[in-house]
Amino acid sequence: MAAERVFISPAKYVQGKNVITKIANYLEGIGNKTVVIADEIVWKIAGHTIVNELKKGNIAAEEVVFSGEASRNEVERIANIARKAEAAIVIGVGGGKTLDTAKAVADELDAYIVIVPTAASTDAPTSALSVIYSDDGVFESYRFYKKNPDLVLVDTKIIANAPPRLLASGIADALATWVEARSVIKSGGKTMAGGIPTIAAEAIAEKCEQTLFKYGKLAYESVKAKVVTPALEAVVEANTLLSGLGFESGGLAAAHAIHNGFTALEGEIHHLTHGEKVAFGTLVQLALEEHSQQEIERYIELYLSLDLPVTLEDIKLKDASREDILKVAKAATAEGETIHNAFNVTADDVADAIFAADQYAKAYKEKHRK
Ligand SMILES: NC(=O)c1ccc[n+]([C@@H]2O[C@H](COP(=O)([O-])OP(=O)(O)OC[C@H]3O[C@@H](n4cnc5c(N)ncnc54)[C@H](O)[C@@H]3O)[C@@H](O)[C@H]2O)c1
Ligand SMILES: [Zn+2]
Repeated sequence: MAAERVFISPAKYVQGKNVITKIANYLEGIGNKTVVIADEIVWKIAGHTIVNELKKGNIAAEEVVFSGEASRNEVERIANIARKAEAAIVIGVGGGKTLDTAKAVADELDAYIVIVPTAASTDAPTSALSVIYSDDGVFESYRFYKKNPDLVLVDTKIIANAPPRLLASGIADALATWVEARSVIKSGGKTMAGGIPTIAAEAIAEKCEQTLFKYGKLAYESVKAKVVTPALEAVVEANTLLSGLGFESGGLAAAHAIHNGFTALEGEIHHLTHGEKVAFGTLVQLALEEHSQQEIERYIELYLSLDLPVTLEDIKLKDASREDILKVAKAATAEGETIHNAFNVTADDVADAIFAADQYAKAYKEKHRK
């Protein structure tokens, strides 16, 4: 029997300037007890505004400070607080780790889930899954849910004022989407939604990449100037909605498996964002595939224009030994990893591709040195 096509998505996605001030309108009739989760920094940036808006709409908010890691312990801690507060609505505000934690808490409570990303740093907002780490930040597992977020509210004014590095990271995460989805489509592999890719997911993932090549750099400059522009709106949608739908229903493959492998290493690499590690992982996937020099350099050029890492040195692994890289490659090819959705490769093949990607980018940098 042919495999089933599966496409999933959030119930509602809203993006624009100052949309968080409308949060109470969107929650009308849904419930009047919420738990709001944000880290210390994000409380100041958006958390308090959201709580004030909820109050105006007669909606109570239990305020929780997220401790920084999307771990099982943190989920349990916050779920207990939310249960005591009898929250019917969980509102996650912040970066990918906060949002992933909020999704897990909502799942524990069977609550309505609102996602408010304060940076376009990942494609976590729309998906029906969380990436769970140990308390020390080592990748543990994907946790899947029965539904996607009920509401995703993306305030582009807030995102325009977030660090440019976070937008660049989101572009890198989104640039992996088409590279990975097309490899899954080609091999007939499975997606995170539990089926084979739909034409819809294919179209969305491809459009995601086109949008990033067209507007990525302009959006990055917009955030440096802290302004909302059509280029920024386009890229925020690509980073968040197109990439989110595209990866989840289009398929993950090598780039994210290699990212997960890198989390197994100790040291400075832990200071890199998810998207930064994914940028290098994407170059590794491209090196595992058959592409022309021109095609690979198209990606390297865009990453460099966004100050993203393209070599092992850039990801703080200049002196990594073959042994270290094999450790990454082994984790990337562990049973159940997404690389198997599209590739029939060994850890040794992946280690070769890591060194190849590094060398391709070094050669490119050398050629373009002024
Ligand atoms: N569930 C999914 O589908 C999915 C998809 C992609 C990534 N992820 C996960 O997302 C996580 C990465 O997320 P991330 O890159 O956003 O990092 P993060 O959540 O670790 O950190 C984001 C940082 O940015 C800060 N921040 C957020 N908004 C800000 C603003 N407006 N101004 C200033 N600072 C701001 C936060 O305080 C925090 O320190 C990883 O754990 C990754 O596995 C999950
Ligand atoms: Zn990602």
